[in-house]
Amino acid sequence: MVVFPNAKINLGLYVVEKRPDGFHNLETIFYPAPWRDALEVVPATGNETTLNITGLAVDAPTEKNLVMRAYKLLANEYKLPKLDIYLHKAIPFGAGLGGGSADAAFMLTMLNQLFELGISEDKLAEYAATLGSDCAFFVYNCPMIASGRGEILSPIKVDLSGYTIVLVKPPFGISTPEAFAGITPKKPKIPLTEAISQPIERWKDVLFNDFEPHLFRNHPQLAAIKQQLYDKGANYAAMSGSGSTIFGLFDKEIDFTVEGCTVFSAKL
Ligand SMILES: C[C@@](CO)(OP(=O)(O)O)[C@H](O)COP(=O)(O)OP(=O)(O)OC[C@H]1O[C@@H](n2ccc(N)nc2=O)[C@H](O)[C@@H]1O
Ligand SMILES: Nc1ncnc2c1ncn2[C@@H]1O[C@H](COP(=O)(O)OP(=O)(O)O)[C@@H](O)[C@H]1O
Repeated sequence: MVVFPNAKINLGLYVVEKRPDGFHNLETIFYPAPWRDALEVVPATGNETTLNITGLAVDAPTEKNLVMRAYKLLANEYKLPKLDIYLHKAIPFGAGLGGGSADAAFMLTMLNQLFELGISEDKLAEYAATLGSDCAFFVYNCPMIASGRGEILSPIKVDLSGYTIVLVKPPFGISTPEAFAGITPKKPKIPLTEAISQPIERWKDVLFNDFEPHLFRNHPQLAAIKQQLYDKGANYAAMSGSGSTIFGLFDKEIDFTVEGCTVFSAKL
């Protein structure tokens, strides 16, 4: 069986407070984006479950790969056969696109379906949340407003169908802990639900990503890319998650390239 885990973007991202467990309470909207990996499982040819990766070289050892961790999480509780897992990695990591979390959530969902485990969607999301803060979102994979660590989710009506999304990944990544290190938590000035209900042209004045100010200071290229997207006519542009990807939303098709960056674009 093969599935195609997709990326996400964040529409607004507020780091509200630091928690005693070291994590931060957030407010954000997760929206699916069509940059995809490919993930396949087949019966194992040997005695052990294996993971074979092509495409981008993931900087995590096999045991720590989120796909393997997802398999082991369910294998600990349900009778699962040994598998050969094939992951073709196309979504950049350290990118704020949640690609690793998407792989893990799609793995949980695929195993549940393939081996008829009968796990409810909400229970799958609970398993996913133990693997990563934004992992539960990918179980539902529809626009969600998120709070807590990012795992408390409610569906929200935001429809960007017909817009062209341009995702620009600079040649460097940003790790999520690095991004949190520069943050002073605070409540959003404009509630997220109020901001998102404005017309998209207003979003640049009401919808913010709290990671942008300090990461743009440390990496001026990020601010430059965002400005280039607006110069090209973006209706809205922002950094996704904790970076380093900058996305633009356009009500027309455009050609966009930046030297040294990987650019992905598609109609939503
Ligand atoms: C903050 C977001 C916003 O979208 O960043 P991106 O990864 O998308 O860029 C995500 O929720 C991230 O989700 P995920 O990448 O799964 O994070 P995790 O592995 O759970 O956490 C990585 C590290 O980030 C910090 N972290 C993460 C989430 C959170 N709510 N508070 C935190 O302080 C912690 O230092 C944690 O050890
Ligand atoms: N299947 C996977 N794909 C991508 N990264 C993975 C995977 N498994 C583990 N990781 C680790 O998770 C880190 C962050 O992954 P990802 O969720 O894609 O990043 P982000 O959302 O911060 O861009 C990577 O740097 C890598 O070390």
